[in-house]
Amino acid sequence: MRKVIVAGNWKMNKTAKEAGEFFAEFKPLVKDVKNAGIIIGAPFTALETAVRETKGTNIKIAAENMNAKESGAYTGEVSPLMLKDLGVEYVILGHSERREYYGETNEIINEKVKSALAHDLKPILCIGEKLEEREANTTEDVVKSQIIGGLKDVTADQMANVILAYEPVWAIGTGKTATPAQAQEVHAFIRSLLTDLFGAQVAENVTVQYGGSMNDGNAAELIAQKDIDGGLVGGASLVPAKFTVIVKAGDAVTK
Ligand SMILES: O=C[C@H](O)COP(=O)(O)O
Repeated sequence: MRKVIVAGNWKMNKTAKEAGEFFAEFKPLVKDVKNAGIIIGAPFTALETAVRETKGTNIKIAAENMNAKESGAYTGEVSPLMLKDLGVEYVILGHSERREYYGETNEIINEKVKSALAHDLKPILCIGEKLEEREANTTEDVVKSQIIGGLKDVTADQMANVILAYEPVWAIGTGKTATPAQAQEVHAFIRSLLTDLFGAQVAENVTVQYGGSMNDGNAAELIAQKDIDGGLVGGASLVPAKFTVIVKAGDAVTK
């Protein structure tokens, strides 16, 4: 059995004050959620507030990025030690916006994944093809190289602490969701690749989220697919009521 996890990714949104307001509204809405995991990815400046406001609740907090190094002359960067010190449990790595705008390669992302695991932070590793790659029928090749590259030297045991998020880049922030069948097809491919890499038992237990214009209207149908184990939600995670509908869609499903 694997866990359905619904994660929000606020991206570069919400001040610490706005984060506090979000949690004041969101916590009572999801307090009865038992089965689904709930994670909020918040910007660095809101992490301290997010951790404080969710202490003792069923909500976990993720950073949206980190440097692989522990400390040093890396102006503007944030290390795994700093995130651990704040009480952060998860870190989103390899998001397509990091790959696209900040030049993150599979090698860089792999260093971050290994560092996160070494520091007891759980990575949410994002993968997904661009529109031109889908149109060129290279979706599986792209996803395969992102998984093999991103998870290089990660052990089968460590995979218990890794979440994957399949996010077709053409569906992110565009309102264009992959159809449940399109998404399931890639998720099934990811599961078979994980079986090849880590064995059937590990592959069966890894949470593989879908991301890309998931919202309160389409989440239930997406998460109902056999290999879609929750979501990584951008825009719709900014609004407590909308995000709650998605969390509850995940909570209603057992995998
Ligand atoms: O990490 C989240 C994804 O980029 C999806 O964003 P979106 O839900 O706004 O399309």
